[in-house]
Amino acid sequence: MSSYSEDKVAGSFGSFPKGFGYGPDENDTDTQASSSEHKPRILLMGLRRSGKSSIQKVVFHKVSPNETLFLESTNKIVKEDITNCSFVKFQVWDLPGQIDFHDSIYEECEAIIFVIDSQDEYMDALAKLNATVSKAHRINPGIKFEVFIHKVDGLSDDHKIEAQRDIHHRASDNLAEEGLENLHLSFYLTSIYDHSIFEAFSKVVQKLIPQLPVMENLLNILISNSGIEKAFLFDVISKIYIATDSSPVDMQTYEICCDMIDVVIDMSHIYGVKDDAAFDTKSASIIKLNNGTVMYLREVNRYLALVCIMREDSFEKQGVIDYNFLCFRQAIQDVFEVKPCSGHASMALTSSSDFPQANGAIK
Ligand SMILES: Nc1nc2c(ncn2[C@@H]2O[C@H](COP(=O)(O)OP(=O)(O)OP(=O)(O)O)[C@@H](O)[C@H]2O)c(=O)[nH]1
Repeated sequence: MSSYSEDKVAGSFGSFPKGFGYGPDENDTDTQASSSEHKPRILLMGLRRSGKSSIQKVVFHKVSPNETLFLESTNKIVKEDITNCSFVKFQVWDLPGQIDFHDSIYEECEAIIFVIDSQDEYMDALAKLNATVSKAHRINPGIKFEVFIHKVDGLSDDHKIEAQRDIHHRASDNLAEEGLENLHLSFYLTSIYDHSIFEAFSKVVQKLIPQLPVMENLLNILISNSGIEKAFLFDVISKIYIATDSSPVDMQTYEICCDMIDVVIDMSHIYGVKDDAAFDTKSASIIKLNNGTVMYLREVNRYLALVCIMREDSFEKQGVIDYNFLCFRQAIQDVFEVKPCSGHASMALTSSSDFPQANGAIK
């Protein structure tokens, strides 16, 4: 599996001038320099040792959390280009803590993730958050502010809630003093030691996808017509989910779906015919759990997978589900004008051609 390019600015973002780019882009190499200025950008900010580089490594490089223990302090901006392996194209810039940046850094930026170490004294971090938010908002009022209350693995459940309440309260008070009481900050409890960091990143990325309501709606239609309980549309490599149906997300369900993707990728790498790609459009996987639940994964394209959870008896109508899935996939491709994937990928755990023929329309 190839990794994300670091310190590199490349690619284009298709027909979405202020939004995200989608899908494989054949012209990446031609447009590297020219498009670099326009790539939607998320800034990772916060004090030193708050965990910014660790977040970037764990989410986008598959580094295991323990390996971040001895990461060296970042002393220059590390630009991560989420383009080559991902459906959603954007940049994440990891900014060294405690450095004041030139105003222009906020001009082209879509969102700021401000990381606060919840295991440390956070008054300095709150002061820095306040200064950053008021400055960035003044320069670019369109920026979204996302606060990661990070390293919560070290806190008890009560402490987590208390930390969130306290930080929220103080941050809002500080902004109100600056006359910015209407500015919205979103707060997330995160840790690299569980899936919370992936979930939080998913929500940040989703806010920046203009087509999110359409995707949510398509997922709602799919699940209600197929007897599915929950469905996620995953960016396979990062395990960020770029959309889900409108029923609430339960952390355990999300975790088990992430695990399924890991299993499928690992199996593809072991048994796949090519070693650089895990999927093709016929790839699918079915996992039956011992509690009467079935998990079903289907590839939407080289970068995206649909992962669904349903009761075993609903899966008896697999033909209907497969037919509905094909309609769903077509609709997603229409929404994003995704080019069909090149089809050179490796293994299909279960080929869609093995599925019973779906006869008739959606139930
Ligand atoms: N317990 C715990 N430790 C974490 C978590 N995230 C990061 N860390 C640890 O925090 C320390 C600092 O992490 P870095 O990623 O280097 O922090 P940074 O914000 O990039 O620091 P600078 O580069 O100095 O700005 C490392 O030892 C990480 O292992 C987390 O979720 N939980």
